[in-house]
Amino acid sequence: MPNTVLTVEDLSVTFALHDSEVHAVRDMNFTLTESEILAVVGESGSGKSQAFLSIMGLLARNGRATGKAMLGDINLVGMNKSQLDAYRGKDIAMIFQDPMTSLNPSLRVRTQLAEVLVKHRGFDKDKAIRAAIEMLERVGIPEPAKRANAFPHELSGGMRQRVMIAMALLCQPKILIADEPTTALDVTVQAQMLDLFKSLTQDFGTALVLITHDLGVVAGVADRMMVMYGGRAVEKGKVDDLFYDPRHPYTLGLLHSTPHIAHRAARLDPIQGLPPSLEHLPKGCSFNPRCAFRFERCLIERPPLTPTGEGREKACFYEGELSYEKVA
Ligand SMILES: Nc1ncnc2c1ncn2[C@@H]1O[C@H](COP(=O)(O)OP(=O)(O)OP(=O)(O)O)[C@@H](O)[C@H]1O
Repeated sequence: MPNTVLTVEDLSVTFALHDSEVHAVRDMNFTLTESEILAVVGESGSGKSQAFLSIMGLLARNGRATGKAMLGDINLVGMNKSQLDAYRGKDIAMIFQDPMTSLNPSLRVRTQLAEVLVKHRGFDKDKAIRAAIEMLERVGIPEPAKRANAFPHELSGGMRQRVMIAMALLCQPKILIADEPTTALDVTVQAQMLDLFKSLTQDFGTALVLITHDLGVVAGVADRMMVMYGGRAVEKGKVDDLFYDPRHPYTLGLLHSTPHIAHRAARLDPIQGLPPSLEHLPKGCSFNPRCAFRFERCLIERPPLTPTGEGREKACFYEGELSYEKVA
């Protein structure tokens, strides 16, 4: 059995507004094991980023998280900044769509990478620079010693992304959270980055959370998938199971609206309607206004996330066959 590296229990995130509050994430539960890739998917505003920012202690000032994110027997939720500093970077790291959020534009690549090793792993400067160059090579940067001398703006977008990944991996974190890491890259570089993630998780044992709105990114890369809608997980399971036999109408809709994956359907069909405002979620199932399979109960009751066998879970009352034809 692979080791569990993170256990998240009943994680909720709330933001205080002027005279009300918004529940961005509700009751999230999952575990992550060594070398595993978990994809967290859903449209914009579904709570994907805030869930993981809360685990990293990076919520905006008006945000508050409750629940647990257990790293071994340590709960990261509710820790203050100085307590979290002992784990951030070292055990759990997060990278973003824009590498410049992690890189310092005025320092050479090798200086900032080496700094991480000096600070977190106590390396002396020479050893740190050698290790930094090795890591640049490991993440597929050609002529790493030369590139290490560059400033971030002298590198291409894909190259900067690799530097950011190298920086995150230098401390050999148990968990890497990547928030839309390939969204800004062209398709070829995107595919290279996803291959890189896959081989790095195998080689280092790092568990990866891949946050994305694009199911095309998930195919062939992630092991498991959690589909988010209106701040809640609505379907969970192995990627292959969810792709070939989606059991929540929203998952079906996402698959149906993704180029290359929608090949099983007659045509590409976006999901009708818009994602809900978290401040005014519909009564009953949050997805009901957009759902082709809804029936009366869905307008009144919210379906709980329920196991459906083979390690799968869904939050939907509909038990009939879900077909593309019915949606199209
Ligand atoms: N500081 C804040 N104050 C109030 N509400 C916020 C704040 N930050 C985020 N939210 C709310 O949390 C919701 C979920 O945001 P989140 O960033 O997790 O969405 P997402 O699924 O990652 O989408 P995207 O891909 O667009 O980032 C937002 O739609 C917004 O309603």
